[in-house]
Amino acid sequence: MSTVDFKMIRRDLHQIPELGFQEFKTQKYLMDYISSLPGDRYERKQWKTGLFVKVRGTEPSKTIGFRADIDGLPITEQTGLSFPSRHEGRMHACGHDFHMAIGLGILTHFVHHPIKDDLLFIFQPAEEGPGGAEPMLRSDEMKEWKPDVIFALHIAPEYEVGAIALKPGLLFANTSELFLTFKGKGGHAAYPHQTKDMIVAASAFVTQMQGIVSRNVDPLDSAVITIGKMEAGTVQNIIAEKARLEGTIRTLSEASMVKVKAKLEALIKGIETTYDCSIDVDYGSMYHQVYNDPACTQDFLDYIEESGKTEAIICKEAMTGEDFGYMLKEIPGFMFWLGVGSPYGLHHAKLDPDEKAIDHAINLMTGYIGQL
Ligand SMILES: CC(=O)N[C@@H](CCC[C@H](N)C(=O)O)C(=O)O
Repeated sequence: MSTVDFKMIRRDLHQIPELGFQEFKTQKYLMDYISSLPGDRYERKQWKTGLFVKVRGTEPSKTIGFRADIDGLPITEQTGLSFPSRHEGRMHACGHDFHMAIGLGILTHFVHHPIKDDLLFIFQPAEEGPGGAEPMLRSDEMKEWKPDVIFALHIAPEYEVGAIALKPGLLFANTSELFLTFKGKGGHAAYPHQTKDMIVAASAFVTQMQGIVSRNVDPLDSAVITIGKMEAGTVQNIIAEKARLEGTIRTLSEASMVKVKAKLEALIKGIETTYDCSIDVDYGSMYHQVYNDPACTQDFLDYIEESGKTEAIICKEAMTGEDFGYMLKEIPGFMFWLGVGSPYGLHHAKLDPDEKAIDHAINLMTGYIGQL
């Protein structure tokens, strides 16, 4: 019987957030914890900074998968918690510390109470970027241990603690990162006519870009283009010869992603001509939409209703992205939102999810998986 406090594990992990494919301390923490469990019940394989852990069943006829993402974000924490991030400028502001603690809780339960089937726990790096799910899916380790069904969860600050929200079919959007580099001709602030000002060009791009979604995408088929970072110039009296924009594109349909990119490229050509500059575009990493298998999702909803353990909300699609979508493209399963009741949302420096959700999710998922 496990007496581990998974809230404390979450707190340990909360203090060591690392960016995608740099999760060395996180991986070591996970491995050290797993090594403390009876070694005859599981096998473990390292994959880059992630981990596959197979918990052996008693008479396996299938493998049930659970995926937890493990990376943090480049955010300076402002929660005021007594266990803040010890890594400057890094924070678990998307709940991956919760996801890992819950994954370890489920794993621990089944190491102590094996079921008939095998279980595969996937601790996946780089969900926030550049994406670990797709290469993990293609890895030899995954080929050897590929699950027949797979589940994942994501914390949801907007739902009350313990609520479960999901829907069959499309849950999260298609995503593409967007990196733009503007190059012109810098010069003296007093002689603008002799320069090609990249602050003006980049600003025009950001302003005109706002019309792409509103005038090209069917309002019932949502899309979002967000520029999250703008960088240009050196000092107040020099006209900038370079500007850089970093953003992301989100679309519910794949067709809209193609259309939005075509319109962005047309706008780029126009800005290049108007402002006499060159613009390099790089789409970075792209994630496939999260599409919940309807039959698996219904089975989970039925379980929730019959167990009376919690409330299940049928939610709308969200414009968030998740590279777990690649796993669901090849393996039936689902992702769901886990309510953690925080006034601050995902990717916010003050995000402070309610830790009661941890034991609740472990209890729910061990119960569900145990009866499959
Ligand atoms: C759940 C969540 O917040 N996921 C991230 C995924 C980011 C993908 C990529 N870096 C991008 O920005 O396009 C999200 O921001 O939705």
